[in-house]
Formats: sequence, structure tokens, C-alpha cells
Amino acid sequence: MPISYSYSYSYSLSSSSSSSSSSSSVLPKLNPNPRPIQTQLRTQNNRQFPNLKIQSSIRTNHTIHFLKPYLISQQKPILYGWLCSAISVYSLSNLLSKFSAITTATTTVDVTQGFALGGLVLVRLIATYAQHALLWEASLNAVYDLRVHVFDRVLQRELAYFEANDAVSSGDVAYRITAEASDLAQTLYALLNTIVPSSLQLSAMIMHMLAISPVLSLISAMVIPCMVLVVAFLGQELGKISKKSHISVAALSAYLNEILPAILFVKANNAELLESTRFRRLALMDNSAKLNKKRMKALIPQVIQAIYFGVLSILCTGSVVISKGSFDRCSLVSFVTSLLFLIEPIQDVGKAYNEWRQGEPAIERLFAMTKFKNKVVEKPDAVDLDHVTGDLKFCDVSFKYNDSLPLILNGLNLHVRTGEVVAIVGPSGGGKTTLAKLLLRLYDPISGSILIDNQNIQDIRLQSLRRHVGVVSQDITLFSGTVAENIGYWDLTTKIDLERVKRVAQTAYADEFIRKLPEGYKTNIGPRGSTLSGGQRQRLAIARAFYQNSSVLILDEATSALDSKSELLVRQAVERLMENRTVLVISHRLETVMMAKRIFLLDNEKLEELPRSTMLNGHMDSLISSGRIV
Ligand SMILES: Nc1ncnc2c1ncn2[C@@H]1O[C@H](COP(=O)(O)OP(=O)(O)OP(=O)(O)O)[C@@H](O)[C@H]1O
Repeated sequence: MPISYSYSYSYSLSSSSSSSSSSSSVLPKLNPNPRPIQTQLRTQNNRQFPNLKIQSSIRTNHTIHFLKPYLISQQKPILYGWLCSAISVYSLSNLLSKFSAITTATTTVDVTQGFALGGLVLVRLIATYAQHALLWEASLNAVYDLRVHVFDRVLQRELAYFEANDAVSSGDVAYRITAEASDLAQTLYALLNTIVPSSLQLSAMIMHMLAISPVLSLISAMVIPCMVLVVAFLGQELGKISKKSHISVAALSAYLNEILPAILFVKANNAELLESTRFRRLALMDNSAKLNKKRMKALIPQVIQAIYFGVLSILCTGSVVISKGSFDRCSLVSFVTSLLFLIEPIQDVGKAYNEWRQGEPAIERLFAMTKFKNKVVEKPDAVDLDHVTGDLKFCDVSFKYNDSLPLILNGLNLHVRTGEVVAIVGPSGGGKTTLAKLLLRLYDPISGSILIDNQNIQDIRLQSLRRHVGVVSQDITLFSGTVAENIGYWDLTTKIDLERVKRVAQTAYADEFIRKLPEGYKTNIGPRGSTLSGGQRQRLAIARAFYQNSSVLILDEATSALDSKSELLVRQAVERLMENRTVLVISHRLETVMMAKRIFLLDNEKLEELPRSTMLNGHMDSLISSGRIV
């Protein structure tokens, strides 16, 4: 199993999933008796959302608790936004009083009154605009901070999280951080816009009504409990529908994330029709989930309005009849206008509640990714290594992936001296790549220790360790960007040393083909380096390892599956790369193995040194035919 590197997480996730998923994603669907769609999706969803059960148990107050720091950090625009809403409501109240006075006045309206009205309208418009703009700013900024936090936490998760058989798929992770986080902005905005602005408008209108007729106001207030009950019920239903919608769209995104990188496999297997059918099934599920959600969202305001106006008209007609004669025309106009302006905040409260119900699953799913405890932990007093000579020791190392799985390594011992090249051969699944993962501290052994320059790697800062241990694998990770950015990846966010990039490319025999590219070192190589040949991609990876210039190097099948000319170039590049470094070669190829000074066979959880003569005398063939080397 090749190592997939943490080049950039989203990237390595997709590349690793592409290689490993291509068969799993396509082959099972060749089953002539496919299970019903619902069952398939349920299974798929269970696989993609293993934390769903746990997530649903997270209570609303926890969700609010999660969001609190992000909202507090945006207190300035929030407070200003609320201040604007107070101004807006104040001008509306004044507007209503003046308006009812004008509409019932017996004398003609003078210019000053007209200007005052116009002024109030203008103030309300500007204040309302500022309120919306500021509250959107706060919501979007909070979501930006949250996204950054969630992505950082995802990067901090150990490899086991991504490799486990119930791992959250890269498509799902991407969906949560992109689409669901975007939806969250809408939820936050609805909340912020309700807590103060709608409450203010609600209170202002109620006070207005109370001043005109306390009896009528109290009767009108009876409509509120009815609304609350209906909104709460519908909101709960909307929450359930929303969860289904989140799951179906995430399944669609996860599917696309798996299948698009495997497009070569799809075409080579004439699987376009099959994949189109699978896509249609998922898209249909998503469509109907979305439609249900939209229907519910469209229904809720209509139900609120129907109840509001229905109950109010009955109550008001009754009460006007009862209080006949005690009400002047001006008061009636004012009362009814206030009632009309009351519906807006009531609807906003309902809307915010519903937004919250539909946003809650997204918040839970986002935060579920941030709550974890890594097994590989950096000690607080871990040291930085400035310089490493490259002396490696594996002392009595035993390892298994988890308690229910068998041992992969059992009391393994190996000493690789500074500058030495050692090859590890063995049967497929024997644990060669696992050994490399342990050296990079992507996993910790269950017992024993690994030392670099006599320092236990568990006492070294992870960043420092991985800076000194470079990897070149057959599963090369390149990303869309220029050639220079791919080679100088280590300095991507600072400043790539272009001279050094060119120098290392020459050393890796890559300079010649790079110069022939349309824009040389500035050529964009497409997603995952798709515009390059296998050999060119390998030489870029080798150039990148030169750029990193680590003292210890892991070569995992670096010279596989190339034509003889490319292979020669890659092998020469590898030979140069090996100079003056401690190298662990994991290989099945005799030519690569023979570059090593010592050769070890990893089989049955143990290491056994093979005399070089074994390999030279053609004994490798007999080891291959007996299955001890693949
Ligand atoms: N993340 C994982 N979780 C559980 N088991 C794993 C995991 N990764 C690898 N394994 C198992 O550990 C064993 C060793 O795997 P490893 O990739 O180290 O073998 P390898 O010698 O490199 O094989 P190959 O030569 O085929 O690449 C295999 O049985 C494999 O199925």
C-alpha cells in the first residue's frame, strides 16, 4: 500500500481516495441484482456519516456553545448592526404616529410634515440597509473563522482518521467545509437579525398598540401562542427534512469526489452509462430531499400568515364590535397599521427558528470533525532538530493498526547507519509501507521505539521530524499549480527559490522536459499533474525531494511501471538523490533493490537480512515464485 502524503490534505485525500476507491466504487455496482436505491443509499450514508448518531445527540445548547466564540469575535459589527436596527425601528414608530395623524387630519398637510415624513422614511431605509450589511458582515466573518478552524482541525487529525474503514469520505469533508459552512452564514444572519431587530420592532409595535387600546392588544396577543406552537411543530419537521437533504447532497458530493479522479478507469471500463445511472440515482435522491425542504419552507410563511390574519380578523372584528364607539378613526388606523407591521417581525422570528432548525445539522456535522483525540500526540517538551545525520534505529518495534487487527510488525529490530542505503523487500501486505509510516510517526508503535540520531522520534516535534524525513512514492501527489510551485512546495506560502528549483530539476533530470513545456517552470500542470507522463511526474517528485533536502529518505517503489528510457532517467535521478543520505528503499524491483547496501526481507512480522549474493545469483526469482517477494 503506497503512502499518501499530506501534501495538502484535501488534495492527498482525493488522490488517495481515487486510487483506492476506483475499484470499490465501480465494481460492486456491476452486481446484476442491485439492492433497492433506498437500501443502497442508507448503507452509503451510514458509511459516509458514521458520526450521525453521535451528532444527533448533541443538544441545541451545545451547538450554541460551539458558535459563541465566533459570534463574540464579531461583536463590533453585530452591535453596530443592532444599533442601526434600533434607529430603524425608532423611525418606523415615529412614522406610524405621524402617518396616522396625517391620514386622519381634517386640515391639509403642510410641507414641514411632508419633509418630516420623507426624512423618517430615508432614515429608516439607510438604517435598515446598514443593519443588514453589518449583520451579514458579522455572519460571514464568523463563518470564515469557523471554516478556518474546522479545516485546521481536519489537518491536525491523524492519518488513522482518514484511513479507517469507516472514515468520513473526502467528498463529505469538502462538502461540510464548503456548502454547509455557507448555509451556516444564512442561519447566523437570520439569528442575529431576529434577536434584537425583530424583538425591537415587535416591542415597539406592541407598545404602540397597547397605548391605543390595551384590551384589543391583549386580545391580539392571543394569536402569539398559536403561532409559536405551529412554528415549533413545522420547524421540527423542517429540521428532519433538512438533515435528509444535507445527507443526500453530501452523498452526491462524495460520489463525484470519488469518481471524477477515476475518470480514466471509468472510460477504460466503458462504465460511462453505469456511472451516469449511479449519478442519476443520487441526484434524484438529492432533488426530492431538496424539493421537500423547499416545499416546507414555502409552506411555513403561508401558514403563519393564514393563522395570523385569520385569528386576528376574527378577534378584531369581535372586539371592534364590543368596543364600538370608544375608538376614534385615527386610533383605528394606527392600531391596524401597527398590526400590519407586527407580522414582519413575527415572520422573522419564525424564519430564524426554521433557519436554526435547518442549520443545526450542518453545525453539528462541522463541529463533529473538530472533536477528536489523536493517538499520535506531540509532547509539550518535544525538541526541534536543527541538523540530522540520519542514523536510524528500530528497537523491538511491534505494531498493529488497531486492537481487533493482527500484528503487522512483531519485535522488529533494524539499524541503518548514517548515509547507508537499505532495501526492504517482502510479500504484498507484509508491512513495508507500515514501517515507513511509523518512521514518519503517522502511527505510533504499540511497543518499542524508533530513534533518529539516538533520539526517540516521540521526543521530536512532528514538524521537525517530517522535515528531516523525505518521501518519494509511486503514488505521487502533485497538485494543480505551476511546475515551480510543485517542486518548491515546501516554500509555497513563503517564497519559492526559483534558482534552487531549477538546480534541483537539473539534478533530477527534469530540467530538459520542463523547458519544453509551453511556459517552462511557470506551466500549470493540471489537476494532480494530469498533463505530465508517469516518468515526468516521478522526476518532479524526485526534484521536490531534492528541494526538501532531508537527511533521511524513504523511497517507496519510486521506479515502477515506466518505459526503459524514462526508467533509466528516473533511476539515475534516484541514484543522485540517494547520495549522502540515509535511505530506506521499499521496492519490488531488482534494479532498485540492488542500489542498496543491505537488503532485508519483511515477512511474517519479522525482518531477515538477505545476503546481496542471494539477489545477484537470481535467487530473487525463487523468492518471488515462492511468494516471499512480490
Ligand atoms: N490504515 C490501515 N488500517 C488497517 N489495516 C491496514 C491499514 N493500512 C494497511 N493495513 C494492513 O496492514 C498490512 C500491511 O500493509 P502495508 O501497506 O504496510 O503492506 P506493504 O508491504 O507495503 O504492501 P504492498 O507491497 O502491497 O504495498 C496489510 O495487511 C494491510 O491490509
